[in-house]
Amino acid sequence: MSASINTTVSPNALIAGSIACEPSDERRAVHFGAGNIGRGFIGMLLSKSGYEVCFVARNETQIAQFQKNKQYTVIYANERADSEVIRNVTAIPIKSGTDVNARLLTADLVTTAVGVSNLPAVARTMAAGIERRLAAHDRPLHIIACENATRGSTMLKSYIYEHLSAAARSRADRCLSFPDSMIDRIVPVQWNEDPLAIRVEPFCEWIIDRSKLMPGFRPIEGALCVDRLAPYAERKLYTVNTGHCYAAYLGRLAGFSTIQDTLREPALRERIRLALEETGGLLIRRHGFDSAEHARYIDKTVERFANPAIVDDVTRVARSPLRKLARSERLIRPLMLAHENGLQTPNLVFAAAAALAYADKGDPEAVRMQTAIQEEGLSAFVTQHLGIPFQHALHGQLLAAYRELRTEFG
Ligand SMILES: NC(=O)c1ccc[n+]([C@@H]2O[C@H](COP(=O)([O-])OP(=O)(O)OC[C@H]3O[C@@H](n4cnc5c(N)ncnc54)[C@H](O)[C@@H]3O)[C@@H](O)[C@H]2O)c1
Ligand SMILES: O=P(O)(O)OC[C@@H](O)[C@@H](O)[C@H](O)[C@H](O)CO
Repeated sequence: MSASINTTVSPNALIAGSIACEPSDERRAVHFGAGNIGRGFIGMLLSKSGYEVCFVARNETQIAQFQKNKQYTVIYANERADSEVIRNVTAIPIKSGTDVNARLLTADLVTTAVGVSNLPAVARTMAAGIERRLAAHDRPLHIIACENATRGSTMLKSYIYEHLSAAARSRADRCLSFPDSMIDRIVPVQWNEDPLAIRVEPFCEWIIDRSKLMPGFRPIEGALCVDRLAPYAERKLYTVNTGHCYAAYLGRLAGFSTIQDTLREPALRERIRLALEETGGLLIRRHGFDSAEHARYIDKTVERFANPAIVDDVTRVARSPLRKLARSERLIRPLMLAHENGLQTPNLVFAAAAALAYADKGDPEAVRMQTAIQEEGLSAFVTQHLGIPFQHALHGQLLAAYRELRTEFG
């Protein structure tokens, strides 16, 4: 692994390293999920790369608007509020199996941005169309999950395969490919007069596993294809997402309702930075990143969280705490890895403890977590859900940090 990786992917640059294809013919993309990232990032880059983009969506107002206008506006959260019109887009409802099947029959690329927990449901719908497609022809099809999860496309593949016949599975092995990818752009929940308009931070990164690309893949403007995805994926998850959720959980404890207000508090900002220095130590050890470059990556990440042109609710960034506290995720995985490597992580322990303290009646996972902690006790919850046994050094550290937070914030 090179000690240096590209940290700034320009959304306007056609990135070298993608597999070449004929640039003139239009390609068809089907994107599941017309939410914040679907419209604010994936649909936008696909359209700009010469794909006709068909969103498979649930919101009927949005679908009608897409079908009527065939375009929407992306506004950048910068001083000038620059904007771009994204053209050649439409939408169909996910509940219309006939429409979804017809789109999947002719698609060159399928993407998702629906949330990891919705992938099984989306896979069931996709599988019906893919079964028909594979019976009709064997043109190559790339399927890329654009979710906050390591190996999201691989996960989606296994969900889809559960619904395919044996014959279709064997054909799928030959002509479908599921490149894993990592995406990064902060797109808050928002209410705009125009139901399709979307406001996004200017920064973005989309990194795709090149080893899974088949010949003929249309390069995606602004996406970088790499031979080894793991360093990029871990760097993002254990910096951007670890720091982001710590900001949300700390912010909630301190009584703030947005990430930006939380970051305005110097003491809280410093605690977030310290946790990122700890994950940084781990990332540098695991992937050989240049330490000065990684320090700049942390600085930039914290600045992105604080962007005054964005209002990002704590509830969005904190959402689904059970998912975020899973062993493979942004808090517990770096904690465990750091521990195995003999690295001290007092601040990261506080980040996980702050997640355990998160309560929100509007978030079903937060409600389930608080009910379980109340009924079983924190120690049992840490053992069972986080998979950290009583004897493990981190178990006691987490309980102690949780008590300290409770005392500090009441
Ligand atoms: N918003 C961000 O800043 C951001 C950044 C990077 C990654 N992500 C990831 O992108 C994914 C999407 O996040 P988001 O913020 O856009 O969420 P969102 O809630 O704005 O969008 C998700 C969309 O998926 C749709 N959806 C859910 N289940 C569906 C189904 N069964 N069929 C059709 N549509 C369905 C929802 O209706 C919604 O429009 C998540 O995995 C998230 O972690 C988000
Ligand atoms: O989408 P989640 O719930 O996994 O995480 C919430 C935010 O941290 C996340 O959406 C970030 O804004 C995003 O990952 C930035 O690229």
